[in-house]
Amino acid sequence: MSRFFFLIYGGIAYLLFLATFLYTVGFTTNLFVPKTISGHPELPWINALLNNLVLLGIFAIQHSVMARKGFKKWWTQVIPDPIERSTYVLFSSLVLILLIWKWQPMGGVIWSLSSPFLSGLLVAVSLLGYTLILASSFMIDHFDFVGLRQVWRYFRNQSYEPLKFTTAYLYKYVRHPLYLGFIIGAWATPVMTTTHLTFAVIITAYTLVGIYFEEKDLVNFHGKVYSNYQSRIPKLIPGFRKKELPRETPVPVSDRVA
Ligand SMILES: C[S@@+](CC[C@H](N)C(=O)[O-])C[C@H]1O[C@@H](n2cnc3c(N)ncnc32)[C@H](O)[C@@H]1O
Repeated sequence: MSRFFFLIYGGIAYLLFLATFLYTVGFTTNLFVPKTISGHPELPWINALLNNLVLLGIFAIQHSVMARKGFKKWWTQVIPDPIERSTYVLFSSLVLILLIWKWQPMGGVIWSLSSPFLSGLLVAVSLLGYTLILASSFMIDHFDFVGLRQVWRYFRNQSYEPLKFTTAYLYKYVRHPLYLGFIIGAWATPVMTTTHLTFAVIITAYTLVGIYFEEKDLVNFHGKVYSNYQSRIPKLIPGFRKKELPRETPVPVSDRVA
């Protein structure tokens, strides 16, 4: 019974994620949806700013806390293992819905392109960023990231197998194509309002901090394989690699003696 219930739960969480993701694309590109990031201001500037910072803070805390190993260890004593990822996906969607719902546009324009061609180009770049997010997720394992692989394997009575490390497709050029997609999607806009800028700056800062912690986990899990990858492949910008000091490489989790 729980197998079937978990599968349905995972499916609902996934559908909600897809709908929220698509709405977010419309929200940030100011296209297709009724509520957009740069609508008409309703609150005094400072109130709107504080409101938006709180919403972005909730988004950042939920994503980073729920993705950490220590939290997962505790959390899986509360909710069953096979639906841990679907629950993360569900909470992430709910937090994003809250952010979009309560977001307060602020007055002020940083740049506004007058050329229809350049405007169209920037919208296309932004949509390309969002496509990059989806495409990169398939290059590792889309269905694992959204929790469907976990509930499906449980349904079929198969135990979970961790994701294999990949350097294929875009991961040959940068270590974080998916996060690069987020940054492109957040910044590429023909009209940069102060409200959009707040969003783009915080999302970029949050992504960079997230990469730092994700890479710590990856080095911890894959050891030398990942630190070699770090030394060969740039983080976010293809062809651009900062000279990094050699790091101490821990023994990978998979090689540790119990
Ligand atoms: C949302 S994905 C983002 C992946 C990557 N940071 C990116 O921006 O393309 C996060 C998950 O991908 C995993 N991951 C990151 N790089 C990976 C790689 N090269 N191969 C396999 N899994 C990876 C992380 O361990 C984490 O569970």
